[in-house]
Amino acid sequence: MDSDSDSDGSHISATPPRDPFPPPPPPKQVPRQVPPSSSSGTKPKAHTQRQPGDHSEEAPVPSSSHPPPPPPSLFTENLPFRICETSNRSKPASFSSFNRLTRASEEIESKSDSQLSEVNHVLPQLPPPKLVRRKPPNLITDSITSQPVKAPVVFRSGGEGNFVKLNLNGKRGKKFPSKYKKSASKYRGKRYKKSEAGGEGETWLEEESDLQREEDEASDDGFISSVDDAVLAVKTDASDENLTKLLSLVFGYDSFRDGQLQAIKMVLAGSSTMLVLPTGAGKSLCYQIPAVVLPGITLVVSPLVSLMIDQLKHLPSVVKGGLLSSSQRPEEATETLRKLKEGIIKVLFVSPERLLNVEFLSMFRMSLSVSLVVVDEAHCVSEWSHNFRPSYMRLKASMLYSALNADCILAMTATATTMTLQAVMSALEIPSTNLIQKSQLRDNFELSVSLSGANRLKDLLILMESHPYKKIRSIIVYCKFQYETDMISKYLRDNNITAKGYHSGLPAKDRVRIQESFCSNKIRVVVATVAFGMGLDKGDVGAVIHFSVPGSLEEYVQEIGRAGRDGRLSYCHLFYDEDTYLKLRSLSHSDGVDEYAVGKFLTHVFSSDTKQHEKICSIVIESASHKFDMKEEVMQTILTHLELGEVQYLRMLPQVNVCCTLNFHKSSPNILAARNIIVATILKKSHLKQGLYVFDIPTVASSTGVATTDVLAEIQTLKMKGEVTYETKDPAFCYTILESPKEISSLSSQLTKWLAEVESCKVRKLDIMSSAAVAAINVSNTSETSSGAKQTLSLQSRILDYFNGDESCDIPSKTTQNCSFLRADIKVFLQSNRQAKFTPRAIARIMNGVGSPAFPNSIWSKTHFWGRYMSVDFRVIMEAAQTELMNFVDRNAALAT
Ligand SMILES: Nc1ncnc2c1ncn2[C@@H]1O[C@H](COP(=O)(O)OP(=O)(O)OP(=O)(O)O)[C@@H](O)[C@H]1O
Repeated sequence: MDSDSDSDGSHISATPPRDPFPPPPPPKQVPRQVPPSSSSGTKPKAHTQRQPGDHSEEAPVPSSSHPPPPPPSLFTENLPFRICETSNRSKPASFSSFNRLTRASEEIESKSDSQLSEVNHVLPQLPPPKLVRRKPPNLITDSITSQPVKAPVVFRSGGEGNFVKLNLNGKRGKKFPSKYKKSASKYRGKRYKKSEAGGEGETWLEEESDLQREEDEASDDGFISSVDDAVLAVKTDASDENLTKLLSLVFGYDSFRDGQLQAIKMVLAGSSTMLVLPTGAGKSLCYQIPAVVLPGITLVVSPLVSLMIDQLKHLPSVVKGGLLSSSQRPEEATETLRKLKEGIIKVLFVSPERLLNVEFLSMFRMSLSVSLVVVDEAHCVSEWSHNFRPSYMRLKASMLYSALNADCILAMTATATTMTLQAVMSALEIPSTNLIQKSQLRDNFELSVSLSGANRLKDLLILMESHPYKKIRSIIVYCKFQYETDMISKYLRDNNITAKGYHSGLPAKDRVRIQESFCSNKIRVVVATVAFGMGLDKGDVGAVIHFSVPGSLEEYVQEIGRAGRDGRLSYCHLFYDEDTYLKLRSLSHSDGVDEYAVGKFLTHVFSSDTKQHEKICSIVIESASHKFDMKEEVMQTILTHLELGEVQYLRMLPQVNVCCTLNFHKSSPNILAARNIIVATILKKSHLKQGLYVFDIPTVASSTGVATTDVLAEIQTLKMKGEVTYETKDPAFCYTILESPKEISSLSSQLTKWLAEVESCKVRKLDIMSSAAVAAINVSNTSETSSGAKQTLSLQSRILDYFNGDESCDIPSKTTQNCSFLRADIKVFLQSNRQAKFTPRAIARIMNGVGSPAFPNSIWSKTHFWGRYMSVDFRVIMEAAQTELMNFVDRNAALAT
């Protein structure tokens, strides 16, 4: 089965929040040993296996070694953000429901702060405004300061933005071509169901909708022919006028936003295009309109299942969409494939992993025509982005054109530096002339930063209780670690603010519920890790607060991009604290690997007997991760590189659980084997354990000459017939070797060099983010005038310079470059942990307080050296560790002789 990359998104970032961080133990006051003479470091017990990328047991910064500077309380005197009062809001006079809503909203605004929690409960009950045809703001400008922004609206009532969004085609959801009528009524059905639980406003919407249904159906035919005519007109002449007419008919928007028309025209002309527009600028429309016009399928490659679902929901009714993901039931996938073959589905959302599936690809090659491949979040293609995903490496132009017969590629992103863009465009073979790039930052943010420290929670509360935040209805608070989401949301609730924590560790249904409650304004604040927000198109999020410094300016821009999507002025505040910066910097090294480990891993990868043609090899992820002290993502990156690098050493196959235990129930195994070759091979290749047959799926598949998925499908069929029951375990990377490298050592050195560059790039991104935050703080400290405006300008210019300039410039690190007792401490550490086999990197990680698969924090955080040198540069510790390890080996050798 394909492994789609996500169900939550928290792990797509290369930065720590993808990983759960349970509450760390309270910081121990460890007295500094000067000079070190002995160590009482706990000897490691048997290693426990960590989940890949799991930072869940990271210890806090040892406060005794590096006490944080006392944070100046910016909030007491000089607020770091501009206080902006509400301006008049427009109130359409003629709609009674809207008037009610506005009145209620006014009531809310007149309530005292202490009544706010009550208010939060009242708000969701309000009816939404009556539908008005949307006159969308065209938010995006080339220059971020070139247009005045609309005044903010506080306690935005009724969630107007989201409400309008539900009206799919600008015809108030009422004009559906007859062939789409079924889906349209299905859509209405869904809304009705929701309305039963959703309160007065929702019911009102349905009544309104019901009243208009007859009229709608009567005018459907007219609508279809109008759309058909408009499509035909665009096919004949993709002029501004014809495209705007189509836009208006299908989406109900009067005009295109900056960059949209240009992108659509390029795509319609068959020119592969790189589109860089800010968050919320309307990138989706740039493939949705072509999907209406182009004859073949539009295939959208998206990194997260949640994102796909969201985009599917937002397709206009005239474009039928579908998605294929590993989280679907087989029947659902079969149904989608059927609709695809019958030409019903025009837009198909898939994960990049899907492009591993031979069957899927052959279906495209044989019978389906792909007019457009859309690479959403295209920065994931580049290892120089903040969100590099190995599976995106698969998206090479050569592959998309040859395997999918694609006519044209549209790559879209909101956050890409020049270096990232170059990498993406080169991989997708998009000519430099086909780049459409607008400012990567909207102009409706007021950005502020303050220095914070031990009192960050208090600072957050003070911020939320001050203008303008206290009247903002929808707020997202971003933090880095899962445990923080619970802690902060509880703290806010204790202070009468309706808040919920959200992170990837929550069950999917809870996450959906929280997002829905937030979108329907039942929750005022969501406290989330990076897992929250991608694809979230809630127009009226008025503020985004960063409880901790983000891992990069890209991450910062993505996250603040959840605010102000309705075009109104929105507030984004960042609490900067040095301890978190240092911790994140240490964690940036958790993906790093040594040449020695890469060499060992490569030897393992190519250890199989390659004489057997098309032999399916597998590497069990958990045990390999422990054995090579490498995170799953790193192993996957290396394997993908072996497949897609200059030489194709191997072909990756879908990940499966490789160990299967089978129990026969009805027919005797031999009788089944006589008529089923897969069963016959299973009997041959398995060993019996307590009457059950245990076998390795890739071995059976290779011996039978079929795919691993075929073996799984066969035993699933037998299970349906009541013949067997089975269990599988040990998720593994599967591949076939095409060519063994001549020299493992030169290949591993080349790969390690590349991975080291990726690691440094990640660290540099954090340093750049941190330095932008500190610069903004300094600007406000030196300025007499409005610090909010100064900070906004400072951050804006840093962000734009970063995206448009040379990101490789050197940023001074805030870490210490030397430390007198480091080597002495490492020596003591080695002496007291003689039984363990360390690499310099493993020692540096422990001294920096970062766990790894072979040195999990559950065990190693008990040593009192854990995290002691967090403020010292990782490379400096590695070098010291290297020297001490060599001394240690020499001493031992001398003792032995
Ligand atoms: N021309 C337009 N006029 C008015 N509204 C528009 C226009 N184009 C798109 N929108 C609306 O803008 C909102 C944001 O669009 P969309 O989700 O495509 O943004 P995006 O660029 O993909 O953002 P992100 O990168 O954050 O996902 C949607 O509600 C969409 O309907």
